[in-house]
Amino acid sequence: MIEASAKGLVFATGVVSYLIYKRFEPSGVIASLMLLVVLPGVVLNTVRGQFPNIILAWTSVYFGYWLVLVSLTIGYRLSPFHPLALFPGPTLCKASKLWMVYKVAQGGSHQYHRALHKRYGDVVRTGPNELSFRHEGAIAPLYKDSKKGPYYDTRQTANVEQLDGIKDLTEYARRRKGWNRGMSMAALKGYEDMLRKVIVELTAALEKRQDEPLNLRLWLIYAAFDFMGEIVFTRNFNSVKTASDVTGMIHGIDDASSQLACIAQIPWTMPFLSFIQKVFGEQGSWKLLQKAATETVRKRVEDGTGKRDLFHYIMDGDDLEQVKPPLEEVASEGGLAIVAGSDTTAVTLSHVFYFLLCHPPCMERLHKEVGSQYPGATDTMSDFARHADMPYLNACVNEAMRLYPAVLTGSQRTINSGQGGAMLGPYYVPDGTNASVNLFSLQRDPRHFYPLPDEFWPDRWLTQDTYRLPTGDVISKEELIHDKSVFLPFATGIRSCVGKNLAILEMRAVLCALIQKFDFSVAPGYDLASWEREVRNIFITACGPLMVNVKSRY
Ligand code: HEM
Repeated sequence: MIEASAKGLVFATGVVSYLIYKRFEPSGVIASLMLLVVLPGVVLNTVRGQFPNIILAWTSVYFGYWLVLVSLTIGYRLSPFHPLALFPGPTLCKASKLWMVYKVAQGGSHQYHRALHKRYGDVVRTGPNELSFRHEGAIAPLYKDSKKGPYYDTRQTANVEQLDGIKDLTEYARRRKGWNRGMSMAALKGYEDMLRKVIVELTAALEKRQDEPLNLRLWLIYAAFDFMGEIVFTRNFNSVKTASDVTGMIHGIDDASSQLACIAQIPWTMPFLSFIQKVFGEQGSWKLLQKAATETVRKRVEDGTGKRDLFHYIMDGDDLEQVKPPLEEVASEGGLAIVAGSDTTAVTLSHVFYFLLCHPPCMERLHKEVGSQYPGATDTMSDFARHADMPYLNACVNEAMRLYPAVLTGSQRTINSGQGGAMLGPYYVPDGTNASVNLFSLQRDPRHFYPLPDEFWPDRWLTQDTYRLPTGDVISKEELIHDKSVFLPFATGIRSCVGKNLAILEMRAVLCALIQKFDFSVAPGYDLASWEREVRNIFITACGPLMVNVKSRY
């Protein structure tokens, strides 16, 4: 018979441990080992004599201790005493982030978030300490100067924080300088020839494959990836030329992002995973990605700083700063540029093509606009600035990004501590709460985009007195709701996308060149509707194939 004193000791230690977790939130490997393993071990040693055998002693003490800890944690999260108790949401979300890990692993977390907003309203408790907003009032207070949330704790390359993971704003400002220079108008002008080179390679490659169905999604990734190789490191990855993932990085990014998206839901596991990696060595796609990025950086450094690529600006090749950034830092930023700049543009372009294939009249109208700007086979890249003056082209890109922003569920921020909380629109949100504005829900909200909020209808972006709907009905501009203030595919505030202008330059140019050159049709046997079904939110967006046939127009 186990004595009451043993049960009491296990219970009391579990309570103490819970209070320590609640007050100090320790997440390091040592602290966690002490609290989760050593402390119950000490209890076990004390009460061991009260158990008939060691196995029963072990299981009773450890299981009992952990049960107390977990029950108190979940009990508090679900209780009316929790600071977020008044916010609605599913019990599983309130109890633990593990539910969201499951949803993210399934891929459709953007759909899940949207369904939650439809059910619970403009604010939903999506985690024990996390809120999701579908309210325009949350945008300015949240993104103006709040810190990045724990979601970004995963943003490290070889122990150096990447730009997008830095929480300290002074350090962030120092690191962003080089990026800003590398994305200035003058720098972008310098990248135009590199973009032209890749687009010429892409059109040539597609032209050669006119007799076979091809996965346009893949070709767009190859091109975006090659382009980033050119502008970041002055290196052609040759993915388009070889029609393959030569470096293995494209596959690595997808794999690593799938894993990171889950881990980022429970970033406190990071120290354990890093510890395991240190002990057993890095595995799989992580290792591959890291190795390929390091190798690329090494080659770029060997080549010197004469080339005015993004690497040049980030490593302060113009000697504008008193102290040059350390190489590991520059290498980490180079890796980030490749990841952040390739998949985002490629997936957005894929969405544009998907929607154009779904709406042949839109494809034809875009083709007409390109033809009117560049008759016949006139070079669409003779002046990149002209793309900005093509309303329908830009409407198509914007409309695709409205329906499928590349970062589907928006960026997480933490309400700065010590300021007594914040008002996010009409909602008071306590200090330390993690929150994000859910773009996939907000940008499809009929209160902000109407009519056809869920449909691809580029006309809404055009300035007109009347609008003809696809049904043939006509509405006046007064009937149109078009609230650009909630259109945030590149985020907003000080931490918004540094590559926005480059991305827009690239997407317009690729689209213009391909639409001018080719007729696109859905490949026989390919189920176009599968495209949207296979969109997965892994922070960046993962997609299935987009199978098309191309036919040269001239
Ligand atoms: C359609 C294309 C793109 C979209 C929709 C997009 C979207 C975004 C968004 C929403 C963020 C904020 C993420 C957050 O707060 O977590 C972001 C950040 C970032 N993007 Fe982009 N992006 C695109 C293309 C690019 C390109 C071409 C680059 C060039 C390298 C780039 C580089 C970055 C970087 C470095 C950050 C981190 C900025 C920071 O934390 O200061 N992006 N992007």
